[in-house]
Amino acid sequence: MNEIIKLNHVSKKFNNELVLKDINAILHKGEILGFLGPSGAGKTTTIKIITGQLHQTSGEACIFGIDSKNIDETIYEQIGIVTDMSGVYERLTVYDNLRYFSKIHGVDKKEINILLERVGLLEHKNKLASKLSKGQTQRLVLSRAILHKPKVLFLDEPTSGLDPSTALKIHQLLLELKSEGMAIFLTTHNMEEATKLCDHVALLNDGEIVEFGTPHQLCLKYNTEKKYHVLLDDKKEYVIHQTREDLSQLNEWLLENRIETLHSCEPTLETVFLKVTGRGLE
Ligand SMILES: Nc1ncnc2c1ncn2[C@@H]1O[C@H](COP(=O)(O)OP(=O)(O)OP(=O)(O)O)[C@@H](O)[C@H]1O
Repeated sequence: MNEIIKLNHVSKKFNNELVLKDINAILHKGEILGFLGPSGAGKTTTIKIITGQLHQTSGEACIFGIDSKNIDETIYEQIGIVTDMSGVYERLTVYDNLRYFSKIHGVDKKEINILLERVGLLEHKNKLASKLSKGQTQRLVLSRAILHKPKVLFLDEPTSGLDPSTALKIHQLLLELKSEGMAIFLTTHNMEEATKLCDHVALLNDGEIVEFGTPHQLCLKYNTEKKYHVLLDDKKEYVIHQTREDLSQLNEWLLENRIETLHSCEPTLETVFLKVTGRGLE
């Protein structure tokens, strides 16, 4: 079955406050779906509804074709969840943390070293979890969530607060997992991360999906100005707008072979979010 998650007109109220408004989204096998939005937009609430930890006020949320309100704990064999750094036993080593979960999930212990190698923690396997850095802990939490090879992985801000090189390692791993067929539901504030990883993104603002599409589609949709950035052979830089004057200047430079680099300046996902909502992400 290709459809892993389906949200159909999902709304959620907490004490009469509507925090999710008519949410629709689908996640297929081998795809990464990003829910992007500022703090309080409703990202974690959405994960909790899909995984049956909370119930929606109206609408329907399904996982593997089953209504999330009706799932039981057997579903946890097929899903992995990383919502924070919890769930690590600080007094156990890295290896023993995973050994513990391998027993629960009936995973062959040979898989542990393979996974540790993959996430770059093999050299730290005998370290106590309490002695790990933040990035290493994050990778241990992620390892625990994928040890049993779930069909879908929920990631709430997987790289927040990590240094760029650890974040890059996590990105590479997520893209590998996707290419192996895992579906990934990702929440993030980080628009660059979303652009790089996600097949589709939902821009969430105050509990509402204000835009949905591929990152590329959304950037093109809001590329209203159609500007170009030009670097000339004398190292001078110019921004070319869609005016007759600018375009004929560009044409002249092209004919004179004076252009060193030429880039279109379509907006980033961050600029799109700003345009759509009138607010930033932090
Ligand atoms: N158990 C709860 N009771 C009452 N209100 C809640 C509860 N859980 C979340 N909320 C409210 O619902 C809204 C959405 O919260 P949610 O945690 O889903 O946001 P988020 O997008 O995940 O934010 P962050 O990026 O900070 O994690 C917020 O206004 C929050 O205060």
